[in-house]
Amino acid sequence: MSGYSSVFGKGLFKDQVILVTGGGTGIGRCIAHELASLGALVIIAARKLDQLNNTAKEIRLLGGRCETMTLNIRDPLQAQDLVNSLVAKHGKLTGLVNNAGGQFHSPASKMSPKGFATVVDLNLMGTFYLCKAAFEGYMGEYGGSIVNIVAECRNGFPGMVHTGAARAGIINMTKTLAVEWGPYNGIRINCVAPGLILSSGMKNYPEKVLDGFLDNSWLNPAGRMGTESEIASSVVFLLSPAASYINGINLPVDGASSLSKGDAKANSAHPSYNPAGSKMAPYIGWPQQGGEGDGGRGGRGVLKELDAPEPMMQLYAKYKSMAHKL
Ligand SMILES: CCCCCCC/C=C/C(=O)SCCNC(=O)CCNC(=O)[C@H](O)C(C)(C)COP(=O)(O)OP(=O)(O)OC[C@H]1O[C@@H](n2cnc3c(N)ncnc32)[C@H](O)[C@@H]1OP(=O)(O)O
Ligand SMILES: NC(=O)C1=CN([C@@H]2O[C@H](COP(=O)(O)OP(=O)(O)OC[C@H]3O[C@@H](n4cnc5c(N)ncnc54)[C@H](OP(=O)(O)O)[C@@H]3O)[C@@H](O)[C@H]2O)C=CC1
Repeated sequence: MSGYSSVFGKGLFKDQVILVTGGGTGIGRCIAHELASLGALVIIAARKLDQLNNTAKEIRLLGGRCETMTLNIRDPLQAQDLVNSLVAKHGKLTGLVNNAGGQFHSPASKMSPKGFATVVDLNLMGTFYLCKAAFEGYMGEYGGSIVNIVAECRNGFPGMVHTGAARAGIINMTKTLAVEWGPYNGIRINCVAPGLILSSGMKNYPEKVLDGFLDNSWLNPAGRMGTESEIASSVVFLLSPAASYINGINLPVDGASSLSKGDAKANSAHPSYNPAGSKMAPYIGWPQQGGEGDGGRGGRGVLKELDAPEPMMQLYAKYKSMAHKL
């Protein structure tokens, strides 16, 4: 059992086999750690085997169970083959987390049709292929739970029109599948919509875009970005029996950025307004290790908690110093 400190009880997923796409890096890696810490056999799948193997090794060193498989979610046959072979090997697939995905930053006016289609293909089609493969390969007969990671896109997605359209498509597809597949032995399918999260995914963006993320993060009513652990814990909840009557929802995990009108000073007339940001501590589940000194960078032989651009590492060190300790 992995040393990751989940807010949920150990053994919660001890009989479960859960597939996490994109589980070698960032949010997916954190989800894999947390599920393994709760007893699941976690299968992580993506294109780059070296990243997957590193994460699987970390999980095993912490006492968890993790296997790796290569997968390009844009290929429906690969999705089918992967599900069929893991069910043949382990006898079941009780959970699926569609986390793999991404996009690039571009104004809509400069985006080529191919660029738009590529991101829709990756996120919307890729998620559909995996859902369908899981349904046909196991869950249609035996039930199961699916969580689709989307992105906070309630008010559109300026700068990323392709991903906004794709994620909105996933949210709607999720509602349909909840209704169509609920009767098949109680399949549940839900979405988690992250706001801006300190994750390895940030390495994909040019400095100018990152500066925009950093400059605007204070506008979030939480006064900060989110942590990978805060997404992982939401996914765990939705996969767990604690959410057994929740089906077809989209759960924003964004510090209320999707509700905000972008005016963080709107409440500043109140004497308790704190311009330095919320005093509420973030949740970080990584095991206590080697003191707090390196801010999660993985120095001195301890596990690297986050692999993000330096300004985000500095923010993470700050969050870590105020985080809930479990
Ligand atoms: C408060 C709201 C908060 C939300 C904030 C959201 C922050 C989000 C963070 C994250 O999601 S972190 C996860 C980050 N990881 C990624 O995003 C990685 C994603 N990138 C990829 O996987 C790939 O780059 C891709 C986008 C899938 C494209 O890969 P592919 O190899 O299939 O494409 P190409 O053949 O290279 O290109 C196809 C097409 O797309 C155009 N294009 C690709 N990259 C860019 C770019 N950076 N800028 C502009 N256009 C791009 C490319 O030009 C091709 O079109 P044509 O030029 O041929 O017409
Ligand atoms: N960080 C943030 O602020 C936010 C993130 N999200 C979403 O959360 C998810 C995780 O993001 P994050 O951890 O930050 O970023 P990462 O870039 O670290 O994770 C993306 C993962 O997806 C995998 N992946 C990408 N394309 C494919 C493919 N075609 N087939 C299989 N796997 C693929 C990558 O692995 P590999 O390259 O090996 O295939 C990688 O492990 C993404 O869907 C992202 O868009 C949403 C909102 C905000």
